[in-house]
Amino acid sequence: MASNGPLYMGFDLSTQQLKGIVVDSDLKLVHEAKVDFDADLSKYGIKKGVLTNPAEGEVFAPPAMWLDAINLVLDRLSEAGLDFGKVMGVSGAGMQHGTVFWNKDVETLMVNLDAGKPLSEQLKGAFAHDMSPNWQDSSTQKQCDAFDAELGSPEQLAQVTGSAAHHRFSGPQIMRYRTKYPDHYESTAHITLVSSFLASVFLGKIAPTDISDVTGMNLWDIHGGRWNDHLVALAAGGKDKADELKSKLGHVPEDGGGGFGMISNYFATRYGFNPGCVVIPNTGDNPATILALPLRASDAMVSLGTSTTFLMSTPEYKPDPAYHFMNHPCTKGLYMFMLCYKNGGLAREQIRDQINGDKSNSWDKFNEVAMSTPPVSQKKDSDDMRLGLFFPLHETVPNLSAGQYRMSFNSQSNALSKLSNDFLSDDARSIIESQMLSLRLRSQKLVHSEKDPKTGETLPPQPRRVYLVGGGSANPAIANICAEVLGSVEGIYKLDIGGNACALGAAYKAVWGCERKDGETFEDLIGKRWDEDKFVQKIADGYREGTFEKYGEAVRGFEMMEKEFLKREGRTR
Ligand SMILES: Nc1ncnc2c1ncn2[C@@H]1O[C@H](COP(=O)(O)OP(=O)(O)O)[C@@H](O)[C@H]1O
Ligand SMILES: O=C(CO)[C@@H](O)[C@H](O)COP(=O)(O)O
Repeated sequence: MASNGPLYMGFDLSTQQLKGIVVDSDLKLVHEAKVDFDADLSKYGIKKGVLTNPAEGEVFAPPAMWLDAINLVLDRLSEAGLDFGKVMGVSGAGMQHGTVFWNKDVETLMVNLDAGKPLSEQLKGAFAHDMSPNWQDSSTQKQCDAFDAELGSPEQLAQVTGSAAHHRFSGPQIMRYRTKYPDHYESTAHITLVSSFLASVFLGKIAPTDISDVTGMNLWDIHGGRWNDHLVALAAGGKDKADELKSKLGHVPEDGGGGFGMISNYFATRYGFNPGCVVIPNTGDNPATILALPLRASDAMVSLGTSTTFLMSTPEYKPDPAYHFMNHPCTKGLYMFMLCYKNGGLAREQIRDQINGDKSNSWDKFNEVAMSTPPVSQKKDSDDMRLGLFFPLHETVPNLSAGQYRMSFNSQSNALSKLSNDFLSDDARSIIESQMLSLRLRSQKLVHSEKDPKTGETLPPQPRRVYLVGGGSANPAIANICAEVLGSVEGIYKLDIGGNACALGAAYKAVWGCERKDGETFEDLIGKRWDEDKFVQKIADGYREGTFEKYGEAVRGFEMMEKEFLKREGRTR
């Protein structure tokens, strides 16, 4: 559909795909396109978007593949009829925590790009290391222990940086990279996150790090608004090396909407982008997701992508080693609360495939079984509750090894008992319950009591609305079980463009960055242009009296079960 006014573009460079979306000033969708790494770029030998070295717990991806994906997604938008000349702003989102290591030649190579040739061919000499560690990597336990100890405790590290040490965070990853590949570290002139990688390519020079994404590194002092000297020195290998690392990391502007400059000539010439098109700071995929709607303080978003994430925007800063606080990408004084699980979509697919007994990839049987199995597999209230944990990958919260864990819980006696660890079709319901129980357990301090809008009765603490986004938001069984476990006063909602929420949030950020008036916040500008009736859809009722309370008891058993399995691995969290 043609739009006469300016257009804005948002990208989502995630684990398995690069998505591009174009909206107009009224936030209406104009075009969208995507590149699937496994399907379109299999020449890189990746599976589900990544390469692995299981012996060391390493997971990584080649940035050269993402360069090919940028050309391909723009080709697809061009084929779809996008008039690039109308695009006045570009922003993007990158999967969080991944780092890209560039050498000193990068900016010369970027300035001299030939618009007739693909990016990867011309920038292959720009990397100091040809792989980027991925958020699923778990190779940095030793470095995490050092980070947790550096400021005194994991609690103190969380207080300063928003998070305790996590395997995937850039600080521990850079520390390991420096010791595993000293020559590559030496020749690294710039370190970008995946978000600033994307911004750099569009800008044609190294872009600064984003104010929100920088808080996913374990290196940034959130309240001080600067790199933490002790943590940078730890990653760099000594106090005397800290300045050198700071210069590789570059500076971090406070304003998430301040343009970095015009799009590079390469894109103006090759695709016909308007030469006045501004590159707005790119952020992390999770911060971008909360920008896909004007999120209120008690609303929650559950992103059901490769990872499962739970996101809230809040003025309260209550860090804890079990979760993350990050700077809000646009509004100073707001924070993003985040829970993140490695075992999201792929774990659910594994159970789906066991139920199907084939590789049809159909969700029909899984959904049918999930909906016909009673909550926690109880036929009557006095039965034990069936609980499980389903981790094809080593999980972060809790820090448990890969495997499937099952137990039964008696809520009257508070006793956990051993349960056969064999697959049962009940697992379709159990895996969704398990993921939602973990979200409820860990977000309970952030939700408050609200009044039921129909009866006026005060309801137990729960989110006001839950918005589902990401690939799994298309699934009605997940939506229903989410409502049963998490509740929500106004119900469960899905964004019209929910499969692309992250790219959409990035496009809205570009609109805000380019069209805001002096002092106009993201929430004000997007709130005014947001059309609730057109953009969101209610997909399930929320709070269900009786069932919500039953799951409240299950949360108790779930927490005990996690502690029991952690104890068996000699850990407390
Ligand atoms: N109907 C569905 N039911 C459940 N999960 C689904 C459905 N459709 C897609 N998915 C899941 O969505 C995931 C991809 O989501 P997406 O948000 O696009 O991922 P990412 O951004 O991490 O690449 C896949 O792992 C797939 O399991
Ligand atoms: O590690 C995190 C957040 O801390 C992940 O959420 C990644 O950001 C990847 O997200 P998807 O590829 O699943 O969108």
